[in-house]
Amino acid sequence: MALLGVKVIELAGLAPAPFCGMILADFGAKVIRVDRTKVFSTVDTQGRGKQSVALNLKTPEGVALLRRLCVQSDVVLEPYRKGVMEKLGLGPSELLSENPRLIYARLTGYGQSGCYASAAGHDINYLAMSGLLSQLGRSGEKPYAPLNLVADFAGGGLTCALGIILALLERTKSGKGQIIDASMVEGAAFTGSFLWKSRKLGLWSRPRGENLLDSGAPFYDTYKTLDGKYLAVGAIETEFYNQLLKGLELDAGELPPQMSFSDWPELKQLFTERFASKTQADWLMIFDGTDACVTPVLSLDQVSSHPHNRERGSFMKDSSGEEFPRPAPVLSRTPAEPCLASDPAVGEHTVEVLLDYGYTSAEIDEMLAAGVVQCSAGKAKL
Ligand SMILES: CCCCCCCCCCCC[C@H](C)C(=O)SCCNC(=O)CCNC(=O)[C@H](O)C(C)(C)COP(=O)(O)OP(=O)(O)OC[C@H]1O[C@@H](n2cnc3c(N)ncnc32)[C@H](O)[C@@H]1OP(=O)(O)O
Repeated sequence: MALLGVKVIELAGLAPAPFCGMILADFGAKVIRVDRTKVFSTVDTQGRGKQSVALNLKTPEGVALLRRLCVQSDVVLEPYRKGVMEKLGLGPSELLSENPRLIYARLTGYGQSGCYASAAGHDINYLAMSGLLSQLGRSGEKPYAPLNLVADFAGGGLTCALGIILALLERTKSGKGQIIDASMVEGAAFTGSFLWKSRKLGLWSRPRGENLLDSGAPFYDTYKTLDGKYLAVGAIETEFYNQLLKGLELDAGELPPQMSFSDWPELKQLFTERFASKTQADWLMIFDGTDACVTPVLSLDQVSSHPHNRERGSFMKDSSGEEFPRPAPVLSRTPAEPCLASDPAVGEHTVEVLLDYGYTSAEIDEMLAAGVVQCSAGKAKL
């Protein structure tokens, strides 16, 4: 795997940083999640392939331990509010002076500077601050956040993982680590660069929900079928649009031009009625093998059994039979090999990791007794 040999210390967070850590683990990094003590479960649903050490950072011994882990690691990933790490004596100046090769990734909503830097927030706030939220939603409706996918995951976890990989690559030349200031506002905006760069084409000049790709265009939307299912239609180019019309048994000569914005509501009504006249399966038969860009809207339970996804092996199952998306992209020689075992319990690997990092059994026992570290049930004693 591409990241074999890379050691990552991930301080436990809510959603974006765990995703970042999971990406690194899927591609081969050894990721140690640092959990709190005295908590018995984690909200990290993306612990795949990680080890967990439960450590009390509110003790000097806990802080010293984390410093020691970081000295022997390549990456530290922290998801806290600005200043939290510095208050603990674990800021970049301390950790990088002890390990100049360390990549210190800080994944926050607003970044390490600016007047919002210390404010609490979540995906929807970062999305709003990125400008993107203003563009999302149907005509006449208020802005709508598409789950927490854009800021938390695309602009946050994934972008931070990109930063870490870039810094690892650069380190092979300079021999030096660096600090990554990953702001979800900026990561989301960057993911949306297309919007800024395509404004001059007039793609977004109409109100929200009335443009080409925001559900304004009749040929780029979802439609309900006779059996209450949905289809996604994305027939933008003229030749593909013509195939869509053919499948719908509509005559282009009798319709307004495809790009006539003012006629879009009327065309949409016509498409809506047509799609509602047959079942999803009927339409899929009609459009199968064409370039009309019509696909079923699959549920999470349906995706893995769709023939296309099944043929590619796009979804996998873990040891408990739970499905998950295969890590993307697929690398030809060194693909990801996601761990199929269950996610780590809080403190499951405390002893194992500390032994790995050079602590003696006696030292570990002492820290366990003092509550500096904690093991999950059944592993409390060496
Ligand atoms: C009913 C509930 C069910 C729950 C189900 C959960 C399902 C998952 C849901 C996921 C939802 C995801 C949502 C939509 C998101 O958008 S997640 C993204 C959130 N934002 C970020 O991550 C941006 C960066 N982080 C932050 O801004 C802040 O961490 C936060 C998210 C606003 C939370 O703020 P807050 O709880 O006050 O924490 P922080 O200021 O960061 O300080 C953390 C404190 O914890 C301490 N800490 C940390 N690790 C340890 C440890 N191992 N041992 C002891 N203490 C520890 C730190 O020292 C710090 O303490 P202090 O400085 O406050 O005294």
